[in-house]
Amino acid sequence: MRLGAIADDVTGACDLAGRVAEAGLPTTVLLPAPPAPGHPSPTTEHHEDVFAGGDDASACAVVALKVRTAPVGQAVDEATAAAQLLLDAGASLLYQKYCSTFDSTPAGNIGPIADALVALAGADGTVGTPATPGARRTQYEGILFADGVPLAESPMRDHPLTPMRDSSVVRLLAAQTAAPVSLVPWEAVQRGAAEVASAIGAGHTLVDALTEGDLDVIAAAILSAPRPVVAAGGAGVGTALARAAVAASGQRVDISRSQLPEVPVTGRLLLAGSASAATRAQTAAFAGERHTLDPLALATDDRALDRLRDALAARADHREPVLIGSAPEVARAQAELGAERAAALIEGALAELAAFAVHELGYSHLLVAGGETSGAVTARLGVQRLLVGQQVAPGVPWAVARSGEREIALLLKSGNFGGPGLFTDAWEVAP
Ligand SMILES: Nc1ncnc2c1ncn2[C@@H]1O[C@H](COP(=O)(O)OP(=O)(O)OP(=O)(O)O)[C@@H](O)[C@H]1O
Ligand SMILES: O=C(O)[C@@H](O)C(=O)CO
Repeated sequence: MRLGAIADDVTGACDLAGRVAEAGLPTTVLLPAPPAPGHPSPTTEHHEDVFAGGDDASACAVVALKVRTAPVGQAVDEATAAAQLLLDAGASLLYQKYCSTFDSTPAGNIGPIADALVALAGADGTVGTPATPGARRTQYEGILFADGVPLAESPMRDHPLTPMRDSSVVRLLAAQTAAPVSLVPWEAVQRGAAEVASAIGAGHTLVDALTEGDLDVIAAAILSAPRPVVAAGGAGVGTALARAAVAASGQRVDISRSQLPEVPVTGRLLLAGSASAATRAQTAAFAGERHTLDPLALATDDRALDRLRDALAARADHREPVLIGSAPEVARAQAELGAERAAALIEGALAELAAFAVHELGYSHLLVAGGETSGAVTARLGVQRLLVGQQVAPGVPWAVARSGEREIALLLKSGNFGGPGLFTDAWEVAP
């Protein structure tokens, strides 16, 4: 199987790639250049060798986009270009990777991207689920649970960009597409892959899942579906598809032996633009030097960013991790600046600080929290490909990347992933 995944943000891409690689399938993450003025589609020509592992081997390639909250037209264009790249490279199954908390707005972009991929692949519809039990996301009767509580009662209720106020993924998706949306309930999953495959209709099928075993049933149903489908979901279904591919080929690549190139430590920087509960806990538990990025200060004080650059440059030991995090108070900045401008100011400043640290101060290791934030940072650093290594926590792998002439280690962490000690412990297993 050649699994060609399109992820709507870069931490989602790393989440999927880290788990799929750990399941034993060779995996690459590609980051197309962001759209340039007059050229709305991402440039992808520079990506040769899209699938790792040789021409006949089973493999996975994940294209990391930054389209979760982009205008619908742009999101569809970029996802279509990415899917075309994957199909041209020989993908046998397309995978739409969205967030395990179904992050989106009523306009999209999960539904519009799903419709576009189905049309491009000549498929009947999408089949999948956001459920990712390894991240404590489950789906029952079409209701998505995060850490055991319905989505709309979880901290995702107050996400700065995609507040999730409904827990029914069936309703959420139906609001974003004209195609039919149907549910395969958990009881049908218990009866096995043939039952699930026979329940797949035209349009988008969401399947309940509580366990990895349920995901294996869904993967088997996708692979035996009577008509071509696009697979879709959080990282859970993708990982189950990887397990199925490895079992079928008998070829398991051991990620612990596929060493990443070693990156000598010359500086360690944590950039946290995520306001998610896990990132807040990690920030609270971090005992080292820290600085706060206040969007209101960035909007009104030209020197605010320079002061942070100066503080970084003045550090006595760059190898001691330093944290620059967005202010915890979201509502005030959004009321005064608007959500989009506040986010753009923070993302822009963190991206500038990443470039300053890497290219002016020679920093080697960056840990970035948050998908939007990571997308802004990798775009500013001109990162085009990630070599994915071992996971620090489920869905959180270290990676090695090239930025200009520099080889750097990057850990791009989904906002809600990792335990409280991650900002301190992650360095111990860094490449
Ligand atoms: N204090 C704040 N005020 C306004 N916006 C903020 C504030 N802190 C963070 N943000 C914005 O909120 C957004 C958080 O999204 P991001 O994707 O980076 O994190 P996340 O949603 O927690 O992570 P993930 O998408 O990986 O789950 C960013 O655009 C960031 O700039
Ligand atoms: O699925 C998830 O929760 C993550 O991979 C993600 O998409 C974070 O942005």
